[in-house]
Amino acid sequence: MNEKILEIDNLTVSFDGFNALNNLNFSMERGELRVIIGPNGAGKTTFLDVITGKVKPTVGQVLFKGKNLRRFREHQIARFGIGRKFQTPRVYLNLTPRENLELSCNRQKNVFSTLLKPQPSPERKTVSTLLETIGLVVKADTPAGLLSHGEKQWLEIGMLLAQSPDLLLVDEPVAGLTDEETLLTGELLVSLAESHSIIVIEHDMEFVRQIARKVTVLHEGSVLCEGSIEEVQNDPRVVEVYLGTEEEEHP
Ligand SMILES: Nc1ncnc2c1ncn2[C@@H]1O[C@H](COP(=O)(O)OP(=O)(O)OP(=O)(O)O)[C@@H](O)[C@H]1O
Repeated sequence: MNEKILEIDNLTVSFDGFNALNNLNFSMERGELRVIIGPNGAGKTTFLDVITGKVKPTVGQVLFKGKNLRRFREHQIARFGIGRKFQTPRVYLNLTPRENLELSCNRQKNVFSTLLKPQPSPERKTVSTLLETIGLVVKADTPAGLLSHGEKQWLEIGMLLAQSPDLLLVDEPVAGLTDEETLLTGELLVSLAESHSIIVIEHDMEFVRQIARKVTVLHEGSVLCEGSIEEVQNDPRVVEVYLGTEEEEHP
């Protein structure tokens, strides 16, 4: 069944009369891994902000699993099943990956009681499964402050997964990562896409080539084009507004 997880109709977001998003239409099926690219200022961050409810549409609507998100606040939208991974990892550096994940698995409980009381076994199993998924079993009991930047990124992805989101929004996951960490992050996202719908915003074209099935190009707040990475890269409009700019910057 090809049910749409996200449908965005005629969306405009205005800041003091400037349209950061401009009559944008977008949809994605449940189970898709979609990569969004676009030059600086194209509206990518605003696009994520409006899906999570941080910013409200000026015109148009965002439907998540058929539900119009307009009247809901950010925390309510998160509870509907939308998890957002920001560019900079937001993990507790003085806690270990195991403790960070335990906290995420027990969001509704008090932080201190979570740390002091032993967890029941189903939660332990969830934490150990998450540690395996994100490749941090060996570092499970190392303070997160001692992890590499990539390992912190994976930990935050694990913390999002603890909330069992249907849709994961991931903003520039490989900025500042080593080549090996970038490759492993791609493998992690591709494997997560087997059981989640994922939107990744990314500038690193090699990484986009590694993970992308379908790419959406944003430009001046609207969708410029969509297609496979090959289709998009060969589209003269994209070469002009995006790849052309990149080539000029990195001859
Ligand atoms: N709160 C705001 N007030 C005014 N203008 C804003 C606001 N947020 C974003 N903009 C403008 O909207 C446009 C789109 O910004 P946005 O951050 O969404 O682009 P982006 O594609 O994420 O860019 P980058 O790749 O540089 O992060 C930009 O011109 C930006 O200056």
